[in-house]
Parts: sequence; C-alpha cells; structure tokens
Amino acid sequence: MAGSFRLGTRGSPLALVQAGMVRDALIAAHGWEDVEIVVIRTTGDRVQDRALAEIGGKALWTKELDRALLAGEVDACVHSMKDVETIRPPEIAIAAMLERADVRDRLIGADSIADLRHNAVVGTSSPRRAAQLGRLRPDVKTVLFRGNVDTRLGKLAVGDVDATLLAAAGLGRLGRHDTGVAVPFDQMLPAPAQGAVGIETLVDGPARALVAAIDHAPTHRAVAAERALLAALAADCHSPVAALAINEGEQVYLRAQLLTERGDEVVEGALRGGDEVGAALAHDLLARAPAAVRRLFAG
Ligand SMILES: NCc1[nH]cc(CCC(=O)O)c1CC(=O)O
Repeated sequence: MAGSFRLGTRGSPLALVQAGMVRDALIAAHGWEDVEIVVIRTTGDRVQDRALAEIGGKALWTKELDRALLAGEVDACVHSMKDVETIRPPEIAIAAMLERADVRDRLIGADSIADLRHNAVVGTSSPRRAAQLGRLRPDVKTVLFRGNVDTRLGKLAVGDVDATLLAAAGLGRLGRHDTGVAVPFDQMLPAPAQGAVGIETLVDGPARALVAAIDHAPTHRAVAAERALLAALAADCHSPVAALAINEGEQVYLRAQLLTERGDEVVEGALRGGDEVGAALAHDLLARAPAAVRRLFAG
C-alpha cells in the first residue's frame, strides 16, 4: 500500500481510544511504521439534545464515515459495533472485529438497581436500558441523557439525575474501570454487539484482507449472531432488544429479550447453533411474544 494506511473514526474520546487500539493492532500485524488516524465529524456528534432514535437513528454515526470510505478518503473505518446499522451499503464489508471487552452495563450513582431510591430518576437514552429498568423497578423514572461518557458523568455529578447506566467497555477503555458497579446479565442483558469494536473496508480492494488479519473470530461470530437476530426482527435503535451470544466451540449460545417500552411485557429465549441461530431465535421470540411486544417489532 502506497503511503500510510488511513483509518477513519469519529472524534469522541472513546472513538479515538478505539481507533488507537485498531492502529496498534494493524501495526503489530503488518510491521508498519504508522497508521494515519483521520477524524470525521458525524451528525450524531453535533446533535446532542434529542434521542438518537428520534433524529434518524444509528445512520447519524455511520453516514459520514461511509461517505469517506466510499470516496476513498480513508482505507478503513472504526466503529462501536453497537452503533452500526444491521443493513449496510453493499460496497462496505465488516472486515474485522477486535476481541470483545466486558459486555455488561454499569450502574453509576447507586450500589445496585435494587438500591436505587424510591422514584429515582435515571438518565439514559437507550430504549433497552429504560425498558429493563422499568421491568425491575416500575417506580423509577428515566430521562433522556445523551452526550459522550464524560458529559453524562458530569450531569450525574451535578445532580441532574440520581443514576445512569453506561457500557463497561466504554468506561474501561477510557480508564474508568472502577466507575459504578457491573449490573449482572440476569438483571440487564446487554445490547446486541455491546463491547465490540469493528473495522469496515470496501468489499473490493486491498484494505479488506489487510484488516482481516486482525480479526478476532470468536467475537466476530458472536456479534454476527446478535446482528442476525436484529436483522430478522427488523429492529432498529427504537427497539427495546437485548442479546448476547457466548462462544461454544464453533457454535454460539444466543440469549435474547424483547420488551415493551416500560418493560411491562417481555419475551425472552435462548438457542444454541451455527449461522442460522440469530434468525431462528428471532422467529421463535416473535411467535411467542405478547401482542404489545410484537407490535414494536412489526418491521
Ligand atoms: N450508543 C453509544 C455507545 N456506543 C458504544 C458505547 C460503549 C462501548 C461499547 O459498547 O462497545 C456507547 C456508550 C454506552 O452505551 O455506554
């Protein structure tokens, strides 16, 4: 490759740490002297006062990065896989994923969900977290909470809310391993693809194989199963859906949960299998879902 490899990324502190991890992995795999990091500003970074779901969804984070990739301004783009839509442009491939970090959520502001004060106010803009919280604690109110990790922790510190929930992976990558407490899976199953960093390239071209050299296959397989479930559900960022695939040899054990907005109704299930497991579990859940849940996943 002539010149240094160019890696596109958003400019948030977390995105820059993740891009640095990808750069280091590429340098180690290929013995390159350097990788150029190209910061691309996205609509999602500019609009901070409305829920992601309300203003256009996950495309807000990917659109500008996709454009730079398609225009040949960068060789690859780094994403939190959680923020990448299920349906991608046909010219773009998920070439690799880094090994997944801690997939759990962390609660900041109380020792546990049970310990939240009566009628506590929790800041989150995630339909999944709001629904799961509503299911466990119907008295708790959730309010819109956006901005990067530091912005959210700042709002918590000044008392705008009693508590908030953030992904352990993001906190850890920002050096905040000790912020808050981990919420166990049985209380809060994570978002599909939470904790996974992905690298996209063009389908055709030399970058794809270069990036594939740093792929962590078990992470890729697990996240692919979670994304296949989302695709079969026709779910988007409005959808209160949780899913987690655990590797078992060449197979995965996929767990998932669909909820109503306040978590009054829920359907959950699990399935073990290969490539088909995401779609199969989606169909099983939809078949068993209460009407109020199925309505949210009408696609
Ligand atoms: N939607 C925002 C977002 N996208 C990825 C992460 C954290 C890192 C990850 O899950 O890989 C976060 C913040 C959060 O949910 O706390």
